[in-house]
Amino acid sequence: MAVPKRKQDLSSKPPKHGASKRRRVAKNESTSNTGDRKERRLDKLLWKKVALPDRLDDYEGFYGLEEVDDVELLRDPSTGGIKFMSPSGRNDDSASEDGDVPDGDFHVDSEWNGLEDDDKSHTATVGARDHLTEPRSAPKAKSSAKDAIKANGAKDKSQTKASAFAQLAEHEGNNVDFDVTAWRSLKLSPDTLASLANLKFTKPTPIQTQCIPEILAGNDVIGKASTGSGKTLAYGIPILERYLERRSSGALGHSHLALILSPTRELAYQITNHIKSLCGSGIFEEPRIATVTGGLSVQKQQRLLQDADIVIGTPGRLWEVISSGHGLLAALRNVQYFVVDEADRLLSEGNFKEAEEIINVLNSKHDLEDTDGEEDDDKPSQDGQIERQTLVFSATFDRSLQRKLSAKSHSGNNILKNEDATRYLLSKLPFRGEPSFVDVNPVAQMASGLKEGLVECPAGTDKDLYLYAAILLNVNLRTLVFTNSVSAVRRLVPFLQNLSLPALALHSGMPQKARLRSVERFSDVDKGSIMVATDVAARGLDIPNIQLVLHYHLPRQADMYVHRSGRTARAGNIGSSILLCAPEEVAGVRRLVAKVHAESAVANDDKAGIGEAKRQGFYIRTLDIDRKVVARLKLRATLSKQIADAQIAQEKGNKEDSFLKKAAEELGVDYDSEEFEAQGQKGKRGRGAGRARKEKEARGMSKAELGGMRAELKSLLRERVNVGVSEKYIASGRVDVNELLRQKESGGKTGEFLGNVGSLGLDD
Ligand SMILES: Nc1ncnc2c1ncn2[C@@H]1O[C@H](COP(=O)(O)OP(=O)(O)OP(=O)(O)O)[C@@H](O)[C@H]1O
Repeated sequence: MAVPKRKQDLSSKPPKHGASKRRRVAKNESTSNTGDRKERRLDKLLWKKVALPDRLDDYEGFYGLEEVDDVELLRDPSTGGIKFMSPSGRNDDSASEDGDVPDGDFHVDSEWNGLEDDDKSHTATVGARDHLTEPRSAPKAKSSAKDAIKANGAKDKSQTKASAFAQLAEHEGNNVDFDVTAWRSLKLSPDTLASLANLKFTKPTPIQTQCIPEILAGNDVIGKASTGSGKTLAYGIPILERYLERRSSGALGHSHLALILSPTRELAYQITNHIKSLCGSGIFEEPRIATVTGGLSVQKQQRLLQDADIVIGTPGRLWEVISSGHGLLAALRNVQYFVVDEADRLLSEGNFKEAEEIINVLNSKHDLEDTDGEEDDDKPSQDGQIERQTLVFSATFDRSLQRKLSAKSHSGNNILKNEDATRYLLSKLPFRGEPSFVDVNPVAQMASGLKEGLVECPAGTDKDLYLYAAILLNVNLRTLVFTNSVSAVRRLVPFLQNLSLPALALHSGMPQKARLRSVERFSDVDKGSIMVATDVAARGLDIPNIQLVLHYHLPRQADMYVHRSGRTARAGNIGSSILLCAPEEVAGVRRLVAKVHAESAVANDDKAGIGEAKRQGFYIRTLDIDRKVVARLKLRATLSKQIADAQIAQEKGNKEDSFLKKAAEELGVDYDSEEFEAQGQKGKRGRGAGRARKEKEARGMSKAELGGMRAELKSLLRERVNVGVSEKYIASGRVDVNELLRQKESGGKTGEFLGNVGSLGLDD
């Protein structure tokens, strides 16, 4: 690596990032730091002018500077300064010896502090690429590089330092923490490699290996890979590459670089964070990202959007914001990458209307004149074709579409000629031609570390009780419970909380801030370990270490089973997905799960006639929960349910009352809640009337009654529940750790204690 000494001419065109770009590395790579080295003054090293390249647009940032090879940097622990060590007889000026630094007091921190580290004895070899010892940990490296950028301000200088760090990070082939050599074949820039090193992502996932080159080559891509397999960075990394390219050619700010559509707000924020963490290594200026979702101020989002490099949003709010004027529509037309994440959901459900409006804007013709008369790579090409890439990702695609797509990828047919296969995605999305279809795991949509099972809740028993039992039997696991309705979430959260379980809610009826707070708290290891959610949490959410997914309600569609279950067993981890169902639902559930497992296999194998066989292949097991144990939990569950119902009914009653009181006041009439209720009940029969009666009873429960029930529940939760022949106990809603320890001390087996999936038979 070369150490730049003086800038001589940086006035010409700035360095251009690209695949052809050569990196300035050590000329002498074989010299180790074991040979005789002497400390030299910086100005006594053997500096050489960097030769002028043949083509000016191909120079790489060091041209016009001076460089020096094979110099080791040594941090002086006493002064904190850096010493320059070069081999004896090399890198010396002719009169070098008398130029040796007399007292090791030569500080260069102000010139280059990219190696700053708490470890003052840290050394790095400059010029010997195989001997680089890099900043020891990502965070330290990150802050020092960031500080360097901040301190120096100037873009070119920060680039030089950034490149220095990036190369250091890249060369960490010898350092297990930072080994990013597995990424090399993707030909990413040093800055991106440094960012990946910073994230400690040692190698690309299969979807990344296959999609990144396709996208970098300029193709439109449809990418399919199982849940949790790294699809976000499969498009995030090429976007970063393009951003770095634009940045170094000074083309930032002309138009948005990327527009990413997400079906849910949470996913939009997650994509934002994911891309931010990729770009947040601190070695380059981060792209500006505008996250445009409902629940936040439209005006603020308009402002953010105006100068964003990357726009990430849910279609509804995004359309509201961009269609409100301010030239935002026009700016979006020039977007370089249009990404549709969770495409099948986004394009098939209620989102589609606004998504379609946005797509129409992208498809629409517009004035192609370059007003400033300058050539700009990022503007539409001369022939009127907008050079925008469309990238579409999901873990699931509509089966027949998928079948056609994968058939195409084998046969090489022109997919655009196949009307059936293109009937939806391809007709709607602004692909420029034939997109590349990348399906990295055609035989399995489910993550390989996922175990599946079902729990049969016997007829006539309360499902809430079984949910409670299933959670207790898995109590130390971070658990995501899926329901099909907002009201079920509202009911189950207090039900579990009353049982001393740390339950959180997530549903679309919650204010945006509360939704984000819930996800944040659930993600936090020390806080809530149970989240009860609607399918708003089913797609894309990447919460670390979810170990168990419980389907309280059966998913409505097969693909939803895939996505819900995909919240666990992510990024190569293991996890379990358990469906709670009534006896009459078991057969349907088996079919649904078998269908999911067969789906892609069928797509692949139908030609060979073995698809049907595979369709029959997967048989989801029934997991036994000891009914005696469930029976012992019944009283607690019943009490908790009654308390929860009373809480909800009273809250609802209060809200209704205050709303009606206000309405009555405005109308100038008297409000009598009893009379109003009686009117409302007139004509109601059957279940509706029964529910209303129960609600009324719950609402009418006095404080004393409620208090009594709470006290009773509290004392029940203190009691241990014997769970069978072995000495296992459930205490206050949690595993009784003291009992566990007592067993251990007295030589009892600990592994058989309640609280893991094995107890439901999934470990067989
Ligand atoms: N190359 C990599 N090495 C290690 N971990 C990675 C790598 N790429 C991504 N990850 C991590 O894997 C996890 C899952 O990634 P991501 O959320 O992109 O999955 P996905 O395929 O989009 O899942 P879903 O289909 O559920 O949306 C994330 O925590 C991410 O940080």
